[in-house]
Amino acid sequence: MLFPLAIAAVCSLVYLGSSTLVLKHNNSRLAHVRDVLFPVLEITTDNVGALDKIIEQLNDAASSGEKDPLDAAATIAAKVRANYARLRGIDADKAEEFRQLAAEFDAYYSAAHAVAKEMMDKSGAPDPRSLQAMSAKLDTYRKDLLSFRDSANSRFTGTIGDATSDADGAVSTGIAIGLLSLCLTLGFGIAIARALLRQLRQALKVAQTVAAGDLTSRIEVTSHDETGQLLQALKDMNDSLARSVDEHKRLEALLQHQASHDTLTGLPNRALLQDRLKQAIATAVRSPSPIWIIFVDLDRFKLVNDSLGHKAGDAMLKQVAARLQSAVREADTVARLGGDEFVLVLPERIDGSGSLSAAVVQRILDAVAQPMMIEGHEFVTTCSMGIAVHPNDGADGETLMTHADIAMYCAKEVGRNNFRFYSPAMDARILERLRLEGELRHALERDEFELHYQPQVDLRSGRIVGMESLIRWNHPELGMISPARFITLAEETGLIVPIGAWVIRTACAQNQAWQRAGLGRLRVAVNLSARQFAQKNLAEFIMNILDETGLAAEDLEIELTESLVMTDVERAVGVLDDLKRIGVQLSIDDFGTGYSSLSYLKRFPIHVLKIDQSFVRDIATGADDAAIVALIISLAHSLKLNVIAEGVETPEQLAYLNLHDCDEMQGYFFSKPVPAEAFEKMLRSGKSLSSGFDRASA
Ligand SMILES: Nc1nc2c(ncn2[C@@H]2O[C@H](COP(=O)(O)O[C@H]3[C@@H](O)[C@H](n4cnc5c(=O)[nH]c(N)nc54)O[C@@H]3COP(=O)(O)O)[C@@H](O)[C@H]2O)c(=O)[nH]1
Repeated sequence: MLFPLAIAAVCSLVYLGSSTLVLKHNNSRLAHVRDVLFPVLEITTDNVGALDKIIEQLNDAASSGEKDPLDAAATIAAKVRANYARLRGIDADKAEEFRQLAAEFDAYYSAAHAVAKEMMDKSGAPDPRSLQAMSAKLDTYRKDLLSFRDSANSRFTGTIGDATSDADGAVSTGIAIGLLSLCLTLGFGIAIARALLRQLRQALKVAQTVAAGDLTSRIEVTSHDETGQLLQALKDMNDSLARSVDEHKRLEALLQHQASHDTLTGLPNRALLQDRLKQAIATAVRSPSPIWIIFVDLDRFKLVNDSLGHKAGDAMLKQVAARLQSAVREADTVARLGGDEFVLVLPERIDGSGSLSAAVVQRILDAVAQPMMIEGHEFVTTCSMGIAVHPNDGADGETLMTHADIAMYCAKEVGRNNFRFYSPAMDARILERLRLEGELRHALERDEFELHYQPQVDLRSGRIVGMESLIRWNHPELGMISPARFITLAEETGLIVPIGAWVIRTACAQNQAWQRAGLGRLRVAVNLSARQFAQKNLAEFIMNILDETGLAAEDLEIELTESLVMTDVERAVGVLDDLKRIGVQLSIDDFGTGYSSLSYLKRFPIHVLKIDQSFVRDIATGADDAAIVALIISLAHSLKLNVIAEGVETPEQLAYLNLHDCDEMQGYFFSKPVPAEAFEKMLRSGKSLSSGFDRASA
């Protein structure tokens, strides 16, 4: 922008400089004209006039003889002399070129002066011939003087002409320089203006593109002037806008992901699940094929969360999420509803490949049940699953989810690590469950619970050495309700803690009462639920009950299921150590159904191993179960554990257990669980195995 102005300024300076020089030069010339040439011309002209007069007077005198030519000559000679003096007075420096002329004039004057003097020196009348001769001589001088004047005149004119033409030249040069600078200024100005316009247009285009929301344009900054700075600012603005738009998009995508995904596991959340389910149903309607909706709920997860803390609980949920995903196909949906609830949507492929079957569900169960490491500890968790199948179990997502949920509850009721397909009959069970849940909350305060006792008999002596206390709910309308129907509910609602405390207190008090009544030393076993096991200061709590009831610690046996202790082995070992320290007996219930590896048994400070009734049931007929039972007995003995066989119903089963040196038995063969009064009678009657069974004869 400043460039054309700079050029114009330089041109003007050049023009001013050169004009000043020309003017200065002309000034000195004109001064020369004024000071030298003009006086010379004036003097010369004056002298020529004087000579003309002398010549005229001489000629008059020669022709008439009346006038005195000398007087005239003298007068005129005086004038010539004065002019000569003037001429010589001209500054010699300034009139260098006139020196010669002055010298010549000097010579003419001398000649004229000599003639006049010669004439004045003569006396008498002038000789006309000499006067004429003198006149002729002077005429010659006059002519010379005229030529001198012409020469001076031509110099005068030449100098004035030179000055004029130089001044004209200066004006022309000025005009030329002016025009040139104008052209240059205009040229550069136009070029710069065009470049400026081009850049401004680019800036405008970019601004319009940016305004239209497109931030991808490439802005090239080629200069550092104002437009360059404008473009750079635009580029910076564009880049910054692009960055903030990118950031905005990233945050938007994140928000969208967060809105549709579970933050902990990264799985789709309920909203996305509903969407996927809707899509799957729409596809299935077009090309009929079943969809399985599987409701998954972790068994005893609340216990893990409560006892180990939310960090461990979260770690477990993440691992379960990953396992569920790896157990199904990529096209299937695995979503988390919240807490420990997951939902799987498995559409059957139209091509028939990977058709859905119970084996698929079993694979998911197995995947979840694999041991997992959390914070350096090994855990085992299982899940219960309910399955609803589209279109049979519902036409829309909501109904299918509700039915899968109901089926899941039923799976939990029949035992954990299990699955159930939905059937309409389940609805009634769920209603009953809801009713029971409401009433269970008041059962304790209404004193509706009672304990039944099932004898545990020593196989060597045949005598009752202990009993397992088993809770019953004496419902005012429904009658006696089995714990199988409400223990899970009590666990899920947390009511198991106060109910379990009542069981321990009642069992200890009863045992102590029988012992005080002289019915002999007895051991009473109580089942401990997962929630109770997770209670802080469990050992202290039990110790207080023992103090309260006065029962010796070794007369109380705490039964823990295998899956309960295997959920968190490290913690279980710690709690069992505490319990052992206070002196109570510890037994592993349902042994063989869970995940106990034999090596774990060594780590648990237990006293008793209870063989699950599912093995005992078939020992007389099934070779495998018989072998397992024999192995468990042998193993337990090698670990110095007492072995109790549960669910003994037949003499054959009893015979087999005797044969393999089992320590104690419990089962309908000897007695079902009975109320306290009936059990007391049994004790008082001295009922024993030997009265109906001879070990030696088995
Ligand atoms: N946390 C608590 N759990 C408890 C408590 N009381 C009972 N339970 C658990 O409920 C489950 C069902 O118990 P129940 O209906 O009492 O069944 C027990 C016995 O009646 C039954 N049994 C005993 N002998 C036989 C037999 O010969 N055959 C046969 N079919 N069943 C028999 O077994 C159940 C005892 O099982 P276990 O506890 O594993 O020894 C049950 O899981 C109870 O544990 C409680 O107070 N707290």
